[in-house]
Amino acid sequence: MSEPEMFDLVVVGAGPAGLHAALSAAALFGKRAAVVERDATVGGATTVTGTLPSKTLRETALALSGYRARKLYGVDLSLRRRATVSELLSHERTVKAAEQAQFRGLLERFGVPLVRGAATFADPHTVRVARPDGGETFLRGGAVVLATGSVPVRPPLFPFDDPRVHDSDELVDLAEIPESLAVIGAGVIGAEYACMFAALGVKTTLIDGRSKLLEFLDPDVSAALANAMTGLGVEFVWDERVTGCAAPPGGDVTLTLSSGRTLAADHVLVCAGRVSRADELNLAAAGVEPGSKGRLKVNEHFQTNVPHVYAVGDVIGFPALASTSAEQGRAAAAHALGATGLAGMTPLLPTGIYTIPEVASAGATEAELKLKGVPYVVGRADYAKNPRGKIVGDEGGFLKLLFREPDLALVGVHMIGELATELVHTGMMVMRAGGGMDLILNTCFNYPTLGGLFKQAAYAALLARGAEAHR
Ligand SMILES: Cc1cc2nc3c(=O)[nH]c(=O)nc-3n(C[C@H](O)[C@H](O)[C@H](O)COP(=O)(O)OP(=O)(O)OC[C@H]3O[C@@H](n4cnc5c(N)ncnc54)[C@H](O)[C@@H]3O)c2cc1C
Ligand SMILES: NC(=O)c1ccc[n+]([C@@H]2O[C@H](COP(=O)([O-])OP(=O)(O)OC[C@H]3O[C@@H](n4cnc5c(N)ncnc54)[C@H](O)[C@@H]3O)[C@@H](O)[C@H]2O)c1
Repeated sequence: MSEPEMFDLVVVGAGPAGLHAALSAAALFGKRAAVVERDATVGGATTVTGTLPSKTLRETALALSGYRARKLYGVDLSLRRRATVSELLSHERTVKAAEQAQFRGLLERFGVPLVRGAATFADPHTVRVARPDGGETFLRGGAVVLATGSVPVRPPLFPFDDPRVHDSDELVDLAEIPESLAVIGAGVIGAEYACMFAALGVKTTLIDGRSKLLEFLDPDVSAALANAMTGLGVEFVWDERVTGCAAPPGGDVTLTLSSGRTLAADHVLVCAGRVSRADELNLAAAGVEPGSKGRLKVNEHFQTNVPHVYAVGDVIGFPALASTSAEQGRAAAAHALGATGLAGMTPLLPTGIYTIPEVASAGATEAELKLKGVPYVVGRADYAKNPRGKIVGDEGGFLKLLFREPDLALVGVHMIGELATELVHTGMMVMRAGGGMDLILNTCFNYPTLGGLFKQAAYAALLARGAEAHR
């Protein structure tokens, strides 16, 4: 082994978890950190294949399809032509490149070397990097953060070498916009992509072995989303698992479902979950024990069973989001480097799903409150009764606030509609501040805004329990 270079923190993986760990170490805590990245690009699933590409494609699809204008004027103002794949992908490529350049710039500015190659443990403090040129680099860290993320599950029944059969990572290299698409898996990724293709006018079928859309959502929100997606043209096939997939040259791709039914489509997109590849890290050399399904088990400080080896982001599993991965990276770096003031994680994590329309939530659901026996009152505000909602033409969106009885603290926010993933933060900050009904009612919101939905929902809750009782 050549003489290793010494760092306070060695980070493996340059996705949001790893980048935030390394940049926090260098920029916030003034320590020496290095990041190892296997790919030629930085940003991981968030920037390269997942979050940003899918959200940018969604925005482009909405623009190209004239979706918002169509709803606004009640007449079809869509461009009345099929979008080309280069139109669809060009904005995505620009956004992606700009985000990557920004991260590379930050690494440079804060003196964090980006070491290209696949990392494995050589010993508990040393990471061996197999460089693309065939050479090796050794990095020794006082602490090591594993942020190696996840990759799509590729069930063997799908012939992924056929150019018409995609996983969600490959979708960003799409060569044509298909006439019809079968999406397997109605999880978050499948639901988001199904909406996007349906908005582009692609005949879209969404198939899942389960019987309901995104069951973790508030049931009213889930039902409203299923309704809106059906209106957009998504055909749902529930309670059916795909058991076979044939992709003959020159013919349609044909799926066989568990009932025996067959279904043909031009292209197939498999969104059957994501899996960690931590088993490739030679964990035994560091004494790190893998958890179930290849994920790494950590404590509340993101330490594995080896205290100076941390793991963050998708590699530790739920909630496996870009947002939470970045927070975990910062918290782990802070703990590893003794900056305990920034080593905590907020207990309140928002959810934002970029279906069409968007859905978002933070805090407790009604089911959770019922299970815990917490009394609550619901306030609901509809976009259709909000002046800005009318202006933007969102007829189906709504916000539901859950206030705990009797103190009327806000304990849950659930919404569907235009900008829901942004608006949810208002409720989340009220909850973070320990506020509730009074804080919302005593706040002046711009008019006309969708933010005003919070006031409308608070009034609705107040009316629901009787104004007398509150005063
Ligand atoms: C289609 C899609 C849409 C999504 N949309 C959202 C969304 O809207 N909002 C949201 O919050 N989240 C979203 N996510 C989830 C989000 O992308 C992930 O939770 C997030 O990227 C995880 O970050 P990470 O840093 O843990 O891992 P990753 O982003 O997976 O990055 C891990 C990095 O580690 C590198 N690596 C792996 N092994 C090694 C090794 N041995 N040596 C060196 N480098 C290695 C990989 O090349 C990769 O660059 C989406 C995901 C997908 C797939
Ligand atoms: N906006 C967001 O926050 C966002 C967006 C996209 C992805 N993500 C993250 O990405 C991760 C992965 O998402 P995902 O949607 O791929 O996984 P998932 O596990 O949520 O959903 C996979 C679905 O595929 C179905 N399925 C699997 N095999 C099947 C088969 N043969 N036939 C029929 N149905 C089948 C399963 O029943 C399941 O519902 C999640 O952890 C999520 O947090 C988040």
